[in-house]
Amino acid sequence: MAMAAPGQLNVIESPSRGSRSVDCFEKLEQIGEGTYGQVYMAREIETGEIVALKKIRMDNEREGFPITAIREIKILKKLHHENVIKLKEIVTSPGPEKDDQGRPDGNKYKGGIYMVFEYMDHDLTGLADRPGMRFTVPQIKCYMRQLLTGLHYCHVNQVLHRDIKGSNLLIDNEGNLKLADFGLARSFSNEHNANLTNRVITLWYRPPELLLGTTRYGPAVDMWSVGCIFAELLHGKPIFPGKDEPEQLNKIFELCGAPDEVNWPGVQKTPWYNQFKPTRPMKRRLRDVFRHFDRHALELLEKMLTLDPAQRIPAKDALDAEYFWTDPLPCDPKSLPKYESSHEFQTKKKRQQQRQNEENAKRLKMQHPQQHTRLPPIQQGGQHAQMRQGPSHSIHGSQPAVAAGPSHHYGKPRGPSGGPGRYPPGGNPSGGYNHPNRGGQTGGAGYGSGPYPPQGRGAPYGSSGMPAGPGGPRGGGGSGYGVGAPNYPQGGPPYGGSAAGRGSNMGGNRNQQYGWQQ
Ligand SMILES: Nc1ncnc2c1ncn2[C@@H]1O[C@H](COP(=O)(O)OP(=O)(O)OP(=O)(O)O)[C@@H](O)[C@H]1O
Repeated sequence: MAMAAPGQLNVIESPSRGSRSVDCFEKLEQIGEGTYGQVYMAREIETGEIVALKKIRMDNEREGFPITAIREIKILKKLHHENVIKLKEIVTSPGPEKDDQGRPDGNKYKGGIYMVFEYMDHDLTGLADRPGMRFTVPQIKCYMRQLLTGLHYCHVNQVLHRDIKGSNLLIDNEGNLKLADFGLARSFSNEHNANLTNRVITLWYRPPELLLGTTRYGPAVDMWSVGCIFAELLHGKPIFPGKDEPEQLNKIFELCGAPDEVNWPGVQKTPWYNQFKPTRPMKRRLRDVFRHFDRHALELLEKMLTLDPAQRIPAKDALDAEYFWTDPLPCDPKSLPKYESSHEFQTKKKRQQQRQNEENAKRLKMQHPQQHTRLPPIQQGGQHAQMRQGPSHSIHGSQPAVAAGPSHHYGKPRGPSGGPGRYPPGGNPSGGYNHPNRGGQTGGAGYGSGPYPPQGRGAPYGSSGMPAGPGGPRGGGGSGYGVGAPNYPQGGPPYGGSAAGRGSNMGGNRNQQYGWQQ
């Protein structure tokens, strides 16, 4: 059996044939936990090269090799572009998998299969979550241009990504941005408009045509997601944090207006239009809500967040937009600052640990409140003295600074002097960011990944049971575009109902803090 040379892509028909062993790599640390497997930072023993190993989850042996992995491998095999992640090879582990302590890891599959990728230092969500992170305009333009260039390449090669979101945009310390996670991607043909599933794209980034049940679609679905990311970069937090499909549509209509046969010819023929059509008139408010954005940014955003997919701007035209050709110009990726590695998985883990620490401290405080206040001064050393000072100086005070506790995510603006807050001051006429030549961080555009949206995978309609009953959009009950960031004009009452999605445990705090629900 021929074995692929190191670094040579050995993904021919059967990905496990002729592959090297995973033992050629030393796992360094886990950097991702996706729906379909863990991702590790690893070092190739022979060359010392740092790579990312994505383990293909084989939990359900009977279903065979996962279709998402097959798709991802097949598609990445044909895509070669500087803004698309490079799949280097496939490696296998021959025997039963072991966990870090050498115990069987419960995976019934006899061996493991890993995809070896070039290593990227950050994903956009993890990077944005760094304390005090504020992107400058040239930086946002630089990332957006690379995102569009990579996506244009995919579309020209007749590949739809179908899961564009911050954690799938990888960034290295040279400032390069690459599209990753092609597990939901698929080929399409311009000639043959096949029926495709509409159960794709993570909810917050899912376009209205998919939410209305369309199964014939094209590259425009990815462009909607790009618009959501763009607005998020400028605005400082996700703009459509719906908790289920009906609420997602409602949030879209609140901002982009209700669809009708004038602004979206044919919308009434979409499969679920009657269930989800707005029950009251809704005007497009994008220009009003985001009036503080730079004029060219707003112009481009309008074209991306166009309801009718046929009128939505394609990646190629977006690259020609004035926004990218007027001052301040996109910066050279190499000129961007280098940051310590940050992946969504790690920042999430740190946040969880921080929360746990705070809860422990609170619990301890509640268990012994009297005791502490009554302690005579001489006894107030060590832990007890620290506990009296509350969580921030508690026994956990020696914790390393967290990447982003809840207060980092949706933290209030921390003053105009460019503190660690990521929200630009409300009245900033430059749209909340700085001209790069003016230096400093004060004008950095905000970005916050927010809690984690429901995935575009699995059973996406689990929470709502969509399509909803004939009574129209369900859930939420609120009507306002209630995502009030500190510098964000409130459009109505916040949504009622509970926080949902992957990060509901985190969202709760923030929602209470700022009076909106996911
Ligand atoms: N090449 C890479 N270099 C560095 N980090 C990576 C790389 N590939 C993936 N990651 C990290 O692992 C995370 C999960 O990877 P990926 O999205 O490919 O897995 P997935 O199982 O499809 O995840 P999800 O279900 O979230 O879409 C990414 O968000 C990123 O932080």
